[in-house]
Amino acid sequence: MNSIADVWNNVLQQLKKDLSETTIATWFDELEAVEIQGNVFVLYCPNDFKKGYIESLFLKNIKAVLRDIFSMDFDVRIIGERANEGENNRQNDRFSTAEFTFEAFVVGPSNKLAYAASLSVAEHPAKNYNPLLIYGDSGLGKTHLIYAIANVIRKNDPKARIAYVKGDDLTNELVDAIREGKTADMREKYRQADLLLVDDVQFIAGKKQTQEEFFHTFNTLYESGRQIVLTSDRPPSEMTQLEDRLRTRFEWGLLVDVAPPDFETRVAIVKNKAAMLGMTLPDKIANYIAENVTANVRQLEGTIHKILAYKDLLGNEADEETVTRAMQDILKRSSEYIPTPEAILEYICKYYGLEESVIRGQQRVREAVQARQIAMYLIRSMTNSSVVDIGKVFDNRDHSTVLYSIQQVEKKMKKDPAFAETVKEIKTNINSKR
Ligand SMILES: Nc1ncnc2c1ncn2[C@@H]1O[C@H](COP(=O)(O)OP(=O)(O)OP(=O)(O)O)[C@@H](O)[C@H]1O
Repeated sequence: MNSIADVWNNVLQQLKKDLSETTIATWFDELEAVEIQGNVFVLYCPNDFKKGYIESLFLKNIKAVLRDIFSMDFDVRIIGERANEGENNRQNDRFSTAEFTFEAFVVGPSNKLAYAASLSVAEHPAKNYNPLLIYGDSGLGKTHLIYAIANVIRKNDPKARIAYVKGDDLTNELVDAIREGKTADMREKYRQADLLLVDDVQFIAGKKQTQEEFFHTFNTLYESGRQIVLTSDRPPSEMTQLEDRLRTRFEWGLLVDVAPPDFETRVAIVKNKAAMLGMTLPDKIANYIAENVTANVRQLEGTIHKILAYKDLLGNEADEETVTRAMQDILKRSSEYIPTPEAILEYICKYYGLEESVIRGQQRVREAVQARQIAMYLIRSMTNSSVVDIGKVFDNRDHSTVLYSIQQVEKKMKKDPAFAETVKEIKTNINSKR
């Protein structure tokens, strides 16, 4: 036995004594041995989910096998990124995995327009829809679709320069670039891309310098016929702090939304995700999951992962009891994650010592106005409610009034740190109550 790869193969063979072949095939397939540093055995896993899972469940098995082989104790460290491997490489890996392709995307009425538009952009970049902006709530497949676009473009042209960035990282990157005097490098990176993907672009709204930079990047790419694809949690018309010149540009191409999938699509997603993990779920169970997990696809996926974990660890088949158990955590976590508008209102009433009818109603006294505006702002930012729905909660106010109120809070939070602290505190308290 000489190379690190041989050692690792040997470890995998020995692991078969304790773990099933399916477990090893499912969880260890992306692991690679990197090196041995002293008594630390270093592994690499590009998939964060699998990495976390192995760390919490299988490290002890790996250590035991290493002890058997070498007659000494090893620590095992799993890294998610190799030395000298930058963000670009990691993203390129993702662009080329089978996980985020058009083939792996289940199409239904809630996402068929977004799917068709993305496919069209992938096949004819910068020809039909430029920019393409996909918007919708979290976990509904926006990132999946932009990775799928990158995947096709990369396949069709392996030399295509693809730049992917998240809206919030763009600001951090710019701050770092300015500090290190490397803004020119940053500009070059984005302005030379053949395909620019910006995930969660709403985060650049309100960031003056990021918007300025992005405006010029956008123009450069657009004018030289390169494709831009953006995702966000809301349409540009609802990005209250976005500069108008960017808003109009975001609307130049095509805006498509993704909505939560209907029952049939959820069933298809459940079956599809299970099949990708080597499991076949009986119809009854797939239907049961789809009936109960309704908010987003990420939760459906989480449920399948849990069922698989139970199957591995406990040998339980996916019966209703196991599935209920797997769903419980996920549903609990999600209800912890998204408060209802009523819960937010209730807390704000307590905080300001006001009657709910006063906050919902039309009174113009200063404190009622402030509490009402904060309530609207928090409902928008903490729940999935649209401005139209929020208007309904507040005595059927028009959506433009809601937007105006949200803008007022955002402006005041910027100008007045004490006010920003108050809003933050209310938010934290609402979160911790759940
Ligand atoms: N229609 C679908 N078919 C198959 N998988 C899907 C579908 N929609 C979403 N998914 C899966 O659900 C998970 C979450 O999707 P994704 O990350 O694309 O959501 P998102 O809309 O970008 O959310 P966020 O705004 O939080 O980033 C991914 O693993 C993705 O593969």
